[in-house]
Amino acid sequence: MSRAADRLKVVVNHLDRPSSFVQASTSGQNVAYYQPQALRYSFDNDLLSTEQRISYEEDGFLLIKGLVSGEDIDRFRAAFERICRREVQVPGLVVMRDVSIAKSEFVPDQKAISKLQDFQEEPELFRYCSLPQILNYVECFTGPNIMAMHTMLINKPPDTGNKTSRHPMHQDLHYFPFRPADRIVCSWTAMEKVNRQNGCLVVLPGSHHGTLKEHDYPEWEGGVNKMYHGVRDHDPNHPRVHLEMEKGDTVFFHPLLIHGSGKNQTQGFRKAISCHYASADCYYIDVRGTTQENIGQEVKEIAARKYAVDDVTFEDTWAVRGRLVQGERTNL
Ligand SMILES: CCCC(=O)SCCNC(=O)CCNC(=O)[C@H](O)C(C)(C)COP(=O)(O)OP(=O)(O)OC[C@H]1O[C@@H](n2cnc3c(N)ncnc32)[C@H](O)[C@@H]1OP(=O)(O)O
Ligand SMILES: Nc1ncnc2c1ncn2[C@@H]1O[C@H](COP(=O)(O)OP(=O)(O)OP(=O)(O)O)[C@@H](O)[C@H]1O
Ligand SMILES: O=C(O)CCC(=O)C(=O)O
Ligand SMILES: [Fe+2]
Ligand SMILES: [Mg+2]
Repeated sequence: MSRAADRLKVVVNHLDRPSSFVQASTSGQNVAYYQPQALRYSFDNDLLSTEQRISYEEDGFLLIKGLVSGEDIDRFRAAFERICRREVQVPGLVVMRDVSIAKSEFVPDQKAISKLQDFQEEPELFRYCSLPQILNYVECFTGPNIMAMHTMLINKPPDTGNKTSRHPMHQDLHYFPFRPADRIVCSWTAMEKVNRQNGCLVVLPGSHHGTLKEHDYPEWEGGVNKMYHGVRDHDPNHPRVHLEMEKGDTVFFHPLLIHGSGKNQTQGFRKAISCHYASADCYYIDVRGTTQENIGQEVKEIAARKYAVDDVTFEDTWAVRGRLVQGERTNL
């Protein structure tokens, strides 16, 4: 064994808790990295307790109660309502209506919107992605160079009876042509109480240990929303956990975690705000010939229409939306 490796062993042995990332230094110079197999999903940076790191490792998600203030949530809600009332025009914003009402003519506007995507040009909503208390957690998973890659405000409508308000079980990595998966994390914040009644998140703990599965439109009789692909087959006996949350509670989860949400059986619009972060050191992959080819093709077609151009790559659609929120934009 080399002397550097010997030194590392000593450093590691002296730690009083497990560490996934030990940087050994000899007269200020980095000599090596050591990442024991035991904890590969998070970095040790004094914020997460060992219990929290192990729980993310085992389950693929970590729920932090009360992370975002009620005041901030109210401001996000107000910004959402301004968009619904069409008081502001936001470049790049995607406004999605539930498939069950998308083709009907008489819908009151505020209630017609089921999801906003790509709000990176709306300063008030994008403030969510830069909240210091969120970034502190995100850094545990991505490291210090952080890109906000994908933003959403989900306004899950009361189910119209055909169950289209459900979000099929899926892995978010299906949508992302960048890697490595372990350096990507979603933060999802409840904007009000969410429970099984109004369609909270449902997760399969530990499913992030698997690989990316094949996704496609589920065969639902009542219809499925555009791009709501679901995992083709997942073990129906895998334990499911319904994540019931209070306003401001935030869950961080791994992009391979299988999750979805049930129908909204209340009359209210269940609201959540979320951002997918990735290390700026991640790299793009070519999805041709992989299970992601189908979504890549769909995204390119929509983007070509949206930007009225004929040649957009899947990678381009991500590179133009990504925004640096901490550190340096090294690669993505
Ligand atoms: C980690 C990430 C996980 C995810 O992101 S999962 C969700 C992914 N979803 C998305 O990326 C959002 C996709 N949605 C969109 O891009 C837009 O909402 C969409 C579907 C293109 C509609 O754009 P609009 O500008 O509203 O266009 P439009 O009103 O003229 O409609 C165009 C055609 O699309 C249809 N449509 C609208 N909303 C839909 C829906 N929810 N599901 C299915 N089809 C829908 C609409 O009926 C219309 O069809 P047609 O051309 O009249 O036959
Ligand atoms: N019949 C189904 N086929 C495929 N996926 C389903 C089906 N029912 C529910 N799901 C998915 O499972 C996840 C959670 O479902 P859950 O059972 O919590 O919701 P629900 O069936 O709408 O409501 P509930 O069972 O609470 O009455 C969601 O991702 C949902 O889309
Ligand atoms: O808020 C929800 O219902 C889940 C949304 C989700 O998982 C997604 O859009 O990727
Ligand atoms: Fe998702
Ligand atoms: Mg059910």
